Amino acid sequence: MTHEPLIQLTDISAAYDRKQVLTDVNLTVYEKDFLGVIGPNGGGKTTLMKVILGLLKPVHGTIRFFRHGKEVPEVSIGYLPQYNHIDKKFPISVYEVVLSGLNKQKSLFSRFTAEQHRQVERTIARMGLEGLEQRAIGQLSGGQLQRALLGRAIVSCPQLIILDEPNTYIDKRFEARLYSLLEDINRECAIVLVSHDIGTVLQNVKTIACVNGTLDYHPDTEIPAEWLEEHFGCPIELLGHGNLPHRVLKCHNHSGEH
Ligand SMILES: Nc1ncnc2c1ncn2[C@@H]1O[C@H](COP(=O)(O)OP(=O)(O)OP(=O)(O)O)[C@@H](O)[C@H]1O
Repeated sequence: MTHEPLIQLTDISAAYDRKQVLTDVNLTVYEKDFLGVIGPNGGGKTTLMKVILGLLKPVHGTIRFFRHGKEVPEVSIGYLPQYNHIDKKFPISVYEVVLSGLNKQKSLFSRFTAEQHRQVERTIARMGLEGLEQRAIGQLSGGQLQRALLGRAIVSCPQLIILDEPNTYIDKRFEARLYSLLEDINRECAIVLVSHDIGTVLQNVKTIACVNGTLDYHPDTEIPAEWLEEHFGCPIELLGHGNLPHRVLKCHNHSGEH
């Protein structure tokens, strides 16, 4: 990670109709950052991602983008949406899903180049989806669909990749591969990973943000349990589990939880 900012959010507040979801959020994502975003259900993690992606206009505050220290109008972002936000009946194949990640790189009426098709093939292989290229997304397992969507997010080598709960359906075998893949990708670009799985997040990321209406930032992953409990708003039990340290939440009684 460098100390050059990539995205800077200042005093961001966001709402749906009149329901305020985020208040006075300040956050800097750095070039080659690997930011883990954790927090209770309904805390506003996905809303924060929508603000960064420009899908939801904040009611207050500014968002600025940078490239090598200079302010720019936007940065390229690859996005893996939450699984339950996907229309699985949409008639599109694995190949087309991954290829659609390159749409922004071609003009409206031009064709994809041979090199772009090779890029799609390489990405499909990287995702372990060889042989499934022509399969419709409705006929994939949950984990295979998530890998296809991850392929779509990374195929264009964007400056930032936002992954919203990428491992909900991914099996344990691919999960280890997923994190080594992300480590690899992180050499070239910044990653924001939204996850409920605090243990996995803490093992893999460089910086942490806890979102619960407001945002608390931790510049590293040496996080005391007390900090997690205070910002999560509930007690967190730390357990050892084989070689993997696991964090198990003892209770989820957040006021205002949905
Ligand atoms: N399109 C919407 N219209 C109205 N309210 C919404 C909308 N999307 C989200 N909300 C509400 O905003 C709050 C924050 O939701 P958000 O999805 O950002 O939380 P989250 O932290 O990502 O939750 P989860 O961990 O369950 O995915 C919730 O109370 C949710 O019900």
